[in-house]
Amino acid sequence: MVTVLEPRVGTDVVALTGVTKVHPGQVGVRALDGVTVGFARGSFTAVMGPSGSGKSTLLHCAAGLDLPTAGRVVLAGRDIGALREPRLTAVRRRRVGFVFQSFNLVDALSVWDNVLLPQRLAGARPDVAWAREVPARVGLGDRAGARPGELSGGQQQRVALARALAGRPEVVFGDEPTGALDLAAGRGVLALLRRFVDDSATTVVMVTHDPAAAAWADRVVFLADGRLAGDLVAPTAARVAARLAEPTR
Ligand SMILES: Nc1ncnc2c1ncn2[C@@H]1O[C@H](COP(=O)(O)OP(=O)(O)OP(=O)(O)O)[C@@H](O)[C@H]1O
Repeated sequence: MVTVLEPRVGTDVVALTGVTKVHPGQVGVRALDGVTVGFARGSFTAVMGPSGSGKSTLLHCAAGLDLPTAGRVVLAGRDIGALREPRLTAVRRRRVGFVFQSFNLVDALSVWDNVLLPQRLAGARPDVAWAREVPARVGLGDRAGARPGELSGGQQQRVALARALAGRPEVVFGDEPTGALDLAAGRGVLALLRRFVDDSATTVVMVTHDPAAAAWADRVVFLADGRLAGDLVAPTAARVAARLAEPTR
């Protein structure tokens, strides 16, 4: 079933309108080609599609890590194409959390210092009470003094999750956040993302190749050749897998 993908002003935390991206040095290749999609507050969306279909590019443009060649991105109420540095970085640091496949933790710092790092970089006064609570909420309450290298992959991704959530972001972007984890650890991370969406109305947008991971989302958005190729609401792993197996229209 293809549902409406149009951004809804006011309810969408992230809205892309007609976004096209041509990467430098890739003249003639549209990594994204006129993409219009919105992500509602308190929703969990999985982004799927074949390799090279533009998933990471979509995530980077939506998060203000990269600027579109054409089109408009509104992130947390701000038209980010109209922002200049350092305002753009400030919006990203204060409103957005990131979780990557490779954790991207600073090994010389403790769990606690990793969790607080983005806010310190942003020059924000950390909400220490909340920042203390987040490691407990992700099941790391007793490991705050540990170094990332002393933790399992699943635990490291929980640190990355705590770091992403410590600043109370409006939206968390995940680029294959369970891609490097075993099944059980991946499930734990997905359950936490789901809980933050349900309990705190955090918005999550997650790129994944895994139908079972996508089934934790409220909606799956499919990309093909840089264009939207439909979506699936209330996905199950079986329906997602069946959809991926269909020939691209
Ligand atoms: N920084 C970059 N510079 C040049 N070309 C890029 C860059 N990033 C992506 N591309 C190109 O843009 C297109 C889309 O890439 P993108 O990484 O967004 O796809 P993807 O769906 O995330 O792929 P994958 O599943 O393999 O990670 C590809 O043709 C890719 O080669």
